[in-house]
Amino acid sequence: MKIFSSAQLQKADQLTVEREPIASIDLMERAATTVFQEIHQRLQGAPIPIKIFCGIGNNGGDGLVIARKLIEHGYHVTTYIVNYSDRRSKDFLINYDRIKNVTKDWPILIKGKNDFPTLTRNDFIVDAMFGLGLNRPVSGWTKDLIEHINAAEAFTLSIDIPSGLFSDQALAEEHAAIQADFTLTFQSLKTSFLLPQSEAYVGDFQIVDIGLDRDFLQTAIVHKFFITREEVIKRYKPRNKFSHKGMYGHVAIIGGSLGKMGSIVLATKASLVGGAGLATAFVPQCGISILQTALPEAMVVAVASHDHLKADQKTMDVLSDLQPTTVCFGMGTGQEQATIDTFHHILKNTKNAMVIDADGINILAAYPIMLKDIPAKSVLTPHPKELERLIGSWVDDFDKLKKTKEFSKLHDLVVLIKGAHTVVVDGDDLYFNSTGNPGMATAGSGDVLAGIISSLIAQDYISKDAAIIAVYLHGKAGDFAADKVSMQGVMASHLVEYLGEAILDLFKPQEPKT
Ligand SMILES: NC(=O)C1=CN([C@@H]2O[C@H](COP(=O)(O)OP(=O)(O)OC[C@H]3O[C@@H](n4cnc5c(N)ncnc54)[C@H](OP(=O)(O)O)[C@@H]3O)[C@@H](O)[C@H]2O)[C@@H](O)CC1
Ligand SMILES: Nc1ncnc2c1ncn2[C@@H]1O[C@H](COP(=O)(O)OP(=O)(O)O)[C@@H](O)[C@H]1O
Ligand SMILES: [K+]
Repeated sequence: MKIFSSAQLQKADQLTVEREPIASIDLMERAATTVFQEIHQRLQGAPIPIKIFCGIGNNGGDGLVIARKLIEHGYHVTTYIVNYSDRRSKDFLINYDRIKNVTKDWPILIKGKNDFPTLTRNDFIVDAMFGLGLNRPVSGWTKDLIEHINAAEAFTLSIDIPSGLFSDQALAEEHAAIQADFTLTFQSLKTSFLLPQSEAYVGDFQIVDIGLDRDFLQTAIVHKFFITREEVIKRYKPRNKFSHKGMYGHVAIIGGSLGKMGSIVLATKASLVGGAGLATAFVPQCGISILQTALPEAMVVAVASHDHLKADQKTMDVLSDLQPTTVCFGMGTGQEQATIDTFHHILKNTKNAMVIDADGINILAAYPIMLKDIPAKSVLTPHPKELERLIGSWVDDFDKLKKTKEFSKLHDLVVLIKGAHTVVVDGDDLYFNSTGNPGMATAGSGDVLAGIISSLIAQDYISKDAAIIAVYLHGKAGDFAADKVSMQGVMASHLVEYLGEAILDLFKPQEPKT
């Protein structure tokens, strides 16, 4: 699913008005009515106090339409105009007038701190102060009002975007934005919703289709996408009836050290459950019986040393004779000099795209000279700390995206930014995951992901697609697991256990939205 910038959405608004054609006041009525219907469906006429804060631009205009519709349907509504400027928009003014038709209670004007209403936890607040027209951080008494609303801890619904938050740039910590519990956003997700720095503001969100110009939405070029089920299905390759295991690739998983062999068990198992035809684990000698006992389906090769990875020529010859379709390196290896040398040797002798995880990434960060030896389009799977070691620190989330893109382009690699809404970065293109939950913040969960990505590359998916499908299925497995065992109860093994269910779910009929 495409993620549009605020400039593109403004353009789409304008083209819709011209091409449909529809008067902008009618488009506002249509958009805000859709929001009203969502609210009405949830509240079902409940007699709770609803307080709507409207700005003086078109976001405020939406707020006035919603207020009018709620009043018409018998809700207990108080409408406030947050008069941060006298430059009221045309469509705001029309709706300011129209609300007179349904109530004798004229909206209450807020012009400063003395006008702030008392709010309680029991209020239902609708935030329609600023939308995509926000062009600088909110300051003065308007900022105080935002803080006043947040302090009430009432359920807060934001229209289009929590007021004060930007769509395409970061908000500094000292600035204020509405801490919404829920956001109903028009037509497209806003990038900032998916970034950790917005966590306090966004809450849950839902996109409402307001019928903006289809042609524009389909043809506009974007570089940001949301990885939904449809994005995965369109990339998925079904199996052929007469296929055999030789057609589904051979993954070589190389890693582990004394006390960290579980990481290899998880990654290797995930690669097989993800559909690879064959998997061979290359581990230090201490790992042989662990692997063979835990995972009879995998082949195991022991390297020369006992405790950590130190490959001799013989092991390297075994690796090249096996001709694995893809090599995955790094989980649980540690950073002994012999391991670094082994890794460098592997990089220089591998041509196909690899998957590099955990200590593999730490070694690259410590020895950037090795970056030039990584096969093109290999996938790097850092968590935020590993990413920082690799690309340096960033000023904010948008800067992090920019720096990761530059790194990805410079080295011709696919780079993940793992976390909630894991981002798959392929040059200029960013794919944000839609699945997963905080239950997955648990030991070994990244090892499982690296195994699934390797498995898909081995099955002939291009690296970018392998990463996109893998993060979605990994997150979905985490969601199924959390449903069964609670978020706290999720362990990395569950992600392997529920991976099959995640794959099956791709093709199950989905329940219609209520
Ligand atoms: N167009 C359409 O067809 C549709 C549009 N829709 C809706 O329109 C919304 C966008 O509306 P919008 O462009 O009027 O901007 P909006 O966010 O209401 O506020 C802009 C005002 O704020 C001001 N201002 C900015 N920053 C400020 C600050 N820090 N502190 C103080 N003031 C500040 C700025 O004035 P300035 O001072 O910069 O001159 C201006 O007066 C969009 O999010 C969606 O909800 C839907 O109805 C669908 C159809
Ligand atoms: N809050 C969260 N929401 C969704 N997914 C998460 C969350 N926290 C972690 N994850 C996922 O769990 C995995 C953790 O990876 P990583 O930190 O490398 O784990 P480990 O090193 O223990 O294997 C990543 O795929 C990440 O996206
Ligand atoms: K808003």
